[in-house]
Amino acid sequence: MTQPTLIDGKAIAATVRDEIGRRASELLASTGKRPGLAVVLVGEDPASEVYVRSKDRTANELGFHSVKHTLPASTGESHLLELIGTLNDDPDIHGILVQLPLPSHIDESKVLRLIKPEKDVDGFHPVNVGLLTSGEKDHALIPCTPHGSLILLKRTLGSDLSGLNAVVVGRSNIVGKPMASLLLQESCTVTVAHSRTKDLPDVIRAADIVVAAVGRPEMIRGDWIKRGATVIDVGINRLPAPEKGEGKTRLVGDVAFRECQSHVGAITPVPGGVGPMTIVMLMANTLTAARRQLGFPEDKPIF
Ligand SMILES: NC(=O)C1=CN([C@@H]2O[C@H](COP(=O)(O)OP(=O)(O)OC[C@H]3O[C@@H](n4cnc5c(N)ncnc54)[C@H](OP(=O)(O)O)[C@@H]3O)[C@@H](O)[C@H]2O)C=CC1
Ligand SMILES: Nc1nc(=O)c2c([nH]1)NC[C@@H]1CN(c3ccc(C(=O)N[C@@H](CCC(=O)O)C(=O)O)cc3)C=[N+]21
Ligand SMILES: [Mg+2]
Repeated sequence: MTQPTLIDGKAIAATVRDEIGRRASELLASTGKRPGLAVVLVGEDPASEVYVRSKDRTANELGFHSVKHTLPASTGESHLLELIGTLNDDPDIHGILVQLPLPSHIDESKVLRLIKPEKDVDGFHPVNVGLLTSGEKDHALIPCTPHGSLILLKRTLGSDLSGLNAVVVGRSNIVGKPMASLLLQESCTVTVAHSRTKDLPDVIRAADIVVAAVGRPEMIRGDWIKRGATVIDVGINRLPAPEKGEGKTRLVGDVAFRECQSHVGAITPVPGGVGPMTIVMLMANTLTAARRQLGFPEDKPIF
């Protein structure tokens, strides 16, 4: 029995981050400008605060200009829209990220549509979604988590994924749908599964590549996965871990990791898999956005 390849997202993210750092220094040398990122957090979701802190820290490490706007959960929609307008007009801000989910009294899609597409470093604006799905992804900003997941797949399997059967479990706008678009563009045969999918285990058994983005702890079992398949576990689920002490928690993915050990080809751990890639791809998008706004409009995304 051979051990599967552990896809080390943390290590791969570090190499991507180094490359971003080099390119950001070049940009600074030639224009005197640093990429600028604004992160907007509405309300006090502890999980969101972890990610926002991590984004802020990575941006600072890379020498980016980084600002964080933390607004109370009671913030009115018009106030948030006003802030987006200000950030849209700020020449030092090249990327805007509004942390999701937003409180229910705010219309998420209205907020995302107001962000200038060229500053939309999450890739959620309809213009970026359209560019990605119509095969013009070199002109788009691509959602960070699926893009990071694709890089992990290519580092593991090589750059040619054509003809592979890929099953994406989950169809959200943040992960599942853009992941499916990216894999289709790599000429995979793509199946998107969701809560109404019949016979999910059998659908997954046909997959050479499984991308799990469900949000249900360890829902995908080891015996659903074909021998030798590559598994990208996007899920981040925080479970109580009383064995670590009172009030402690641990993170698990959407895939039963241990059950996969005996037969999968390669698998991402949680934590240390997709999560760190999401953060660096946000920095990559911010750099791409800055380069375009500072007069390198023909530039392709750097990753
Ligand atoms: N590592 C990272 O950087 C990131 C991690 N995440 C994590 O990824 C996971 C998914 O996030 P997100 O896409 O936002 O989640 P959503 O809740 O928006 O979407 C979940 C999807 O899973 C589907 N689903 C739910 N239950 C089942 C089921 N029993 N069988 C099959 N499909 C099911 C839903 O189907 P339906 O559409 O029919 O309801 C839906 O399409 C979460 O754990 C989240 O924390 C998210 C973003 C970034
Ligand atoms: N507008 C918007 N864009 C997002 O990209 C976005 C969002 N809203 N809302 C929430 C989700 C979730 N998300 C994660 C980012 C990093 C880790 C990450 O770094 N995870 C570490 C562990 C971190 C920990 O210990 O909690 C890891 O997996 O190793 C996880 C999840 C981005 N999201
Ligand atoms: Mg969601």
